[in-house]
Amino acid sequence: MQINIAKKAAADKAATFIEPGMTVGLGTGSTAYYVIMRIGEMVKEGLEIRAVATSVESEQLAKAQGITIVPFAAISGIDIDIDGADETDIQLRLIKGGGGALLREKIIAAAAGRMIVIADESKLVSQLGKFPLPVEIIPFAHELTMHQLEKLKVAPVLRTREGQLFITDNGNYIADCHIGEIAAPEKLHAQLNDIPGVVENGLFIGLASTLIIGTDAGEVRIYGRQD
Ligand SMILES: O=C[C@H](O)[C@H](O)[C@H](O)COP(=O)(O)O
Repeated sequence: MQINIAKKAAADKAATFIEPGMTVGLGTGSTAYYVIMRIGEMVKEGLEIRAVATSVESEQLAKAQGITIVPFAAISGIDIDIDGADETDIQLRLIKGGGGALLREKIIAAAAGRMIVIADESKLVSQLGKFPLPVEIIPFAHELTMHQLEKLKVAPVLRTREGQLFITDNGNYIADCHIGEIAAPEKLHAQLNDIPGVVENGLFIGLASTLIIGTDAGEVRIYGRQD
C-alpha cells in the first residue's frame, strides 16, 4: 500500500498526545488507520494504554496491532479520541460518516475528555456541505423517514454497496443528504435529529477541540487546543 504522507503526518502528530495509562478512542477510516498503526508501534515499544473502537473494522485492526481493546463496562471515561473527518471547517465543525461509522464515532467523541481530528488538507473547507451528509436511520419504516428528510429539502439518497443497501455496524441504513453549502449547521443538526427514525446525523458540532491537518510535505498545522 502506498503511504499517504499527509494523513500519516497528522496521525503521527496526534499520537504524541497519548500518555501512558490513558483510555483512547480509536476512530474509523483511512486516516484513523494511520493512528491505529502508530499506536500499535508505541504499544510494541512499551506504551501501556487501553482503547475502545468506533467500528468493528477499527477494533479488528487495533487487536491485530496488539492494542488492548476493553469492554465499555470496564471504563468510566475516555481520555482522548482520535478520529478522521470527511469535512471540517475552521471552527472544528465536522461532517463524518463517509464510512458509515458516525453513530459509534459520535458516542465515543461525546464521552471523551478530548477529541482530536486528523485530516489531510483536502478536508478543510470554508463551508460544510459539499460532502453529502450521512444520516443514520433505522430500517423500520425507513421509507417514511426518507419522506421526512425530503421535506427538509436535503435530497437524501439511501446508501448502497455492491447493489445492496449499506448496513451500519448497528444494523441501520445511511441516507446521504446532498445539501450543498450548509448555512446553519447547528439548526440542521437539530432538525435532522428531531425526525423519529433518525438515529444520528454526521454533523459533529462542539465535539472536536483540536484539528491536525497534515500536508503532502509531511508537515502539520494545528488548530484549536495546542497542548
Ligand atoms: O464513517 C467514517 C468516519 O466518519 C471517517 O472518520 C470519515 O469518513 C473520514 O474517513 P477518511 O479518513 O477515510 O477520509
